[in-house]
Amino acid sequence: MRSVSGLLEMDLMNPTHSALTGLWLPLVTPFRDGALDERSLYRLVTHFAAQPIDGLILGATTGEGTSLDDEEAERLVSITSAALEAAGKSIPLYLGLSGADTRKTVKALERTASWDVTGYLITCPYYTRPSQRGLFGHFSALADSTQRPILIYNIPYRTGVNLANETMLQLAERANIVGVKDCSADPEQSFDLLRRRPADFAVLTGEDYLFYGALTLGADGGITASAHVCTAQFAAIRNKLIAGNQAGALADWTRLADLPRLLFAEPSPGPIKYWLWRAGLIDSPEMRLPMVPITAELASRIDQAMAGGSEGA
Ligand SMILES: O=C(O)C1=N[C@H](C(=O)O)C[C@H](O)C1
Repeated sequence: MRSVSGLLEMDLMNPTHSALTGLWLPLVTPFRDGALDERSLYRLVTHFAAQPIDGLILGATTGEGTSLDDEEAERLVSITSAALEAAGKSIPLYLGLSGADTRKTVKALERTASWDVTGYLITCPYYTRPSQRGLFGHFSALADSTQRPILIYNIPYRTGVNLANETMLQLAERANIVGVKDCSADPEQSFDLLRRRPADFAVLTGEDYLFYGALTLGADGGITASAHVCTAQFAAIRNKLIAGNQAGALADWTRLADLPRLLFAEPSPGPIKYWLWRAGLIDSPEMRLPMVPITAELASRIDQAMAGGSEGA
């Protein structure tokens, strides 16, 4: 059982929340014939447990969290947790939550309090477009409602609202707001945050095509859907940078940089699910409406890349 007080554990181990570094995978959720595909899920987690990942996130954007009902999300967590344990892989497991309303998001935290997760990745409220004061109030209320660590998920192009660095830094003062998945897609905003953040506040980039650039500017790692493919190569780039081998890291990134464009050429996670399906890791590339299968044209580009052709993989 993952401790409900993952935060406490982290504090005891290391006051700089060192668990929030490295390559984190926002896992796809396999579906088959309209249902959660538990067999594929177990196989997938077992596969990635053998890869150099430092954390796993369920039910985020890539995991189609908004398409899952509560029972499915709970099964998703328990199967993943069991597969990780069976594989002997001890890494943090975060659950993605999103909502437009603070009260309902607090209820989601209460409902999931006994689930076997380490912490939460929580988006800014979408659709309602609150002010910075409202965003501060939202995340403060969430932080008050759980002892678990919260990673803020700032993704303005999906939620319609940008959490400004001033607000982020105020929220960073809360003990269990431990970092951000930065999808601001604004290198200037990201760099400003990286320069001003406290040492115990993690910044993980969520922009796959900025992975290398964010690391060179000081990001602690990435939450990177593209790392479903070429996982070891993504991890190696960070390891090389840490070891001071910048030329090696850049050479690796030069080879890999086209992959995120291919995997995001149509709405995610369609292309990634297609790749995983063709690789035999999941039994179906199925998604739930409003997500639809990728086009035949993109499928053929992915087939080519998998065969060792163009586009970086
Ligand atoms: O699922 C996620 O979390 C991710 N979301 C980003 C997105 O919204 O597209 C991309 C990132 O790779 C992972």
